[in-house]
Order: sequence, then structure tokens, then C-alpha cells
Amino acid sequence: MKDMTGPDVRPYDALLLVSFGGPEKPDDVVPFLENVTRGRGIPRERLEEVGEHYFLFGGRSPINDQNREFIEALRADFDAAGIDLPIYWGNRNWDPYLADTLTQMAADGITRAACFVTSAYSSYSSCRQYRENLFDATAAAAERGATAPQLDKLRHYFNHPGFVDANVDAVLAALADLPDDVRDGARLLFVTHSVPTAMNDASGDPAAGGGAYVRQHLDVSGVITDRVAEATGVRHEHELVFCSRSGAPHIPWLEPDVNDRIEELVAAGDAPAVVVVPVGFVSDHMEVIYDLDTEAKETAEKLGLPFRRAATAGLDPRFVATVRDLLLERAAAERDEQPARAAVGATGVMWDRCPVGCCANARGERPTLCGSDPA
Ligand SMILES: CC1=C(CCC(=O)O)c2cc3nc(cc4[nH]c(cc5[nH]c(cc1n2)c(C)c5CCC(=O)O)c(CCC(=O)O)c4C)C(CCC(=O)O)=C3C
Ligand SMILES: [Fe+2]
Repeated sequence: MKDMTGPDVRPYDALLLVSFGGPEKPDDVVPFLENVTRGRGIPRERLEEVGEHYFLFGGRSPINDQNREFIEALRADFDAAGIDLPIYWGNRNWDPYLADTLTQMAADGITRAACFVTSAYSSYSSCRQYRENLFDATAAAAERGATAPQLDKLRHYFNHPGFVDANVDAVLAALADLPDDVRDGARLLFVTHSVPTAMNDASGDPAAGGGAYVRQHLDVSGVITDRVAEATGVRHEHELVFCSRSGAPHIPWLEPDVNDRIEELVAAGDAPAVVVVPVGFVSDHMEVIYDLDTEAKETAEKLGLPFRRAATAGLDPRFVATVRDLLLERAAAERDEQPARAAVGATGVMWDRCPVGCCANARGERPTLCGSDPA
């Protein structure tokens, strides 16, 4: 018998970390890119270019190691809180694949798991596609004779105080690292992954008019800027910019690109320095270490513009604890209790189950889990 009773996690008997996956060696890069872009209409040249980004880093994405470290940190956080739930991990695009993980969970006797997805915002790529993946992986497990656990996706957390606090401190640290004479004038460039404008238009609840992807980023960027102002006494100019544009050139994607914006700011004499804040990413993914730390940094350096990149939430203990908070909140809600739900900014607390038609798939409807769509 344990002498410590932890918090009530019923009805869950596991946590599942759901992520993107990435290559771990040069031979993985091409098959990984094929997995990512299957049926997505990405031009060959773009794939070769992105392949080069991975090869530049030895053919190894940072994302899997970051997930391993995140799970370790989460384990320690759960243990300290007296939560003995097992933690599993499955990816959309690389080993460990979700279907294999669900098969293993079934073999371990897991019946109901809460899913934490490593994308914080609403859009097809960052929300609904994962829900399709969970459906597909459940079906694949069934084909192997395994009954996958019932899965609940924890709510979007871009506006959870744990994620926001980590980002506020990261911006403060980046500002502090700038030379004194340019610090107060530094412009905050909040950066996220570009998506097709049509994907943004379809993001979030269609009954609310879509456009949630950009709106959520603008909300959280404003909150972070306000919090930085409270701490420093300076309200920095801030805006949302994008990285990692893909797709065919004639299809519109969200703009401006971070590099183009840096060039414009320098040409207009509008900023003595920039702090690039990768608020769209939860850890230092390839987009962060290549598109920002390599490419955007080079753009700024070439123009003589002082540049700092704020840290991602990563292993910040407040971000790690966010997972525990969301898990306990959802567990209580599933027990028909009314848990306290933390959120900052104008958007408010996000839903537990995605509304009908949320973050629609432009290529046609496919079955999903964790939403209110009719089966
Ligand atoms: C909104 C969004 C997030 C969420 C933000 C988040 O989760 O943090 C995200 C995450 C990620 N995207 C990643 C990698 C890639 N994404 C690609 C392609 C695409 N991403 C898109 C959007 C997003 N992507 C889109 C609309 C495409 C076009 C194809 C399509 O419509 O599906 C391609 C193919 C090449 C290319 O087209 O550029 C790659 C290699 C990695 C792994 C990084 C690593 O290895 O560290 C991660 C976490
Ligand atoms: Fe992506």
C-alpha cells in the first residue's frame, strides 16, 4: 500500500503524448518527408530544400529527443504530484507510430487515455489532422486484433498560463541579452508556422467564422507583450509573422515571412533590434533551429540588425505542469465535476471536444476522434 494518495485521475489509466515525429538519421529523411507530404501536393523542389535542412543537422530532427526529454520531465512532475499514470508516446509521421503505441497500450490493459498533442493551436495541421491520425491508428490497432483505449484529446493550451508564463520569461531573457542602447526599441516578432490562407479560414469552430489559427496567435502575442510591459515598463511594438511556407507558389499562404519582414523593417528604419518569439512552437523544432536560428538570423546579421531568438516553452517546469493541470481538469470534467479551468487573454477556455466541422480538411471529410462530428 502506498501511503500517499495522489489526485484523482479517474477515468484515465494513461497519458498519451501525441506528436509529429522526425527523422533520426540521414536514411530516414526521405521516407519521413514522404510520410509527411503523402497526398498533400507539395512540389518536389520544396521537398528537396527541406531535406537539405535536415541534412544540415546530420539527418536528425531535434523533435524526438525533445519528446523523450519532455516525457522524462513529465514523469518527474507526475511522480512529485503523486500521479502514477503510465505515459506513452506516439507520432503521426515517424517511429514510434501511433498505431504501434495504441497496440502496445491495449496489450498493457490500458482502457482510457488522455492525449496531449504537441501543437497548441487550432488548424487542420495542428488539430484535426491529429484527430484523423488517432482514428486511423485505432483502426489499425483493431486490424491487428487490439482494442485501442478510448482517447480524449486535452484542450488547446496556447492560452494556458503555464505556456504563456514560459514564453513571457523567454522574451524577457532575450530582451535582457540585447545591447542596452537598442533594447527598449526592440520589436517583438512573434513567429508561427505559415499555413495556406484557406487552412486559416477553416480553422476553429465554423459556427464562429473560422480564422482561429491567426486569432489565437494574435491573442497570445498581445498577452505576452502586455506582460513584458508590466515587467519592464516598455510596451514593445509587436506583430505576428510566419515561417516555413511550403506548397505551390500560386496557393496563398499566411504572410509576411519573417525574413521579408526583417528586410522591410531595416529598409524603413523601423526597428533598432528584433526579438523573434517562436510562439507557434512548443520546443525547438527544425523550423526553429533552421528557419529562425539559421536563416532569419543570417538575414538580420547581413543587415546589421541586432537579433535575439526567445526560447520555446520546451522543458520549462510551468509548461510541463500544464500537462498535469489539463489532465486533472479533464479527468474531473469527465467525472461530471466542475473543475477550475485556467486561461488568459480574450479567447477564453477552449473546448474539450472539437465542435462539428472544426478545422475542416480541405481535401474532404475523413473520420476523426475527439470531436462532436457525427460518426
Ligand atoms: C501548423 C503546422 C504545424 C504545427 C506547429 C507545431 O506542431 O509545432 C506543423 C508542425 C510541424 N511540421 C513539421 C515538419 C514538416 N511540415 C511540413 C509541411 C507542412 N506543415 C504545415 C503546417 C504545420 N506543421 C503545412 C500546412 C505543411 C504543408 C503540407 C501539408 O499541408 O500537410 C513538412 C514537409 C515539407 C514542407 O512542406 O515544408 C515537414 C518536414 C514538424 C517537424 C519539425 C522537426 O522535425 O523538428 C512539425 C512539428
Ligand atoms: Fe509542418
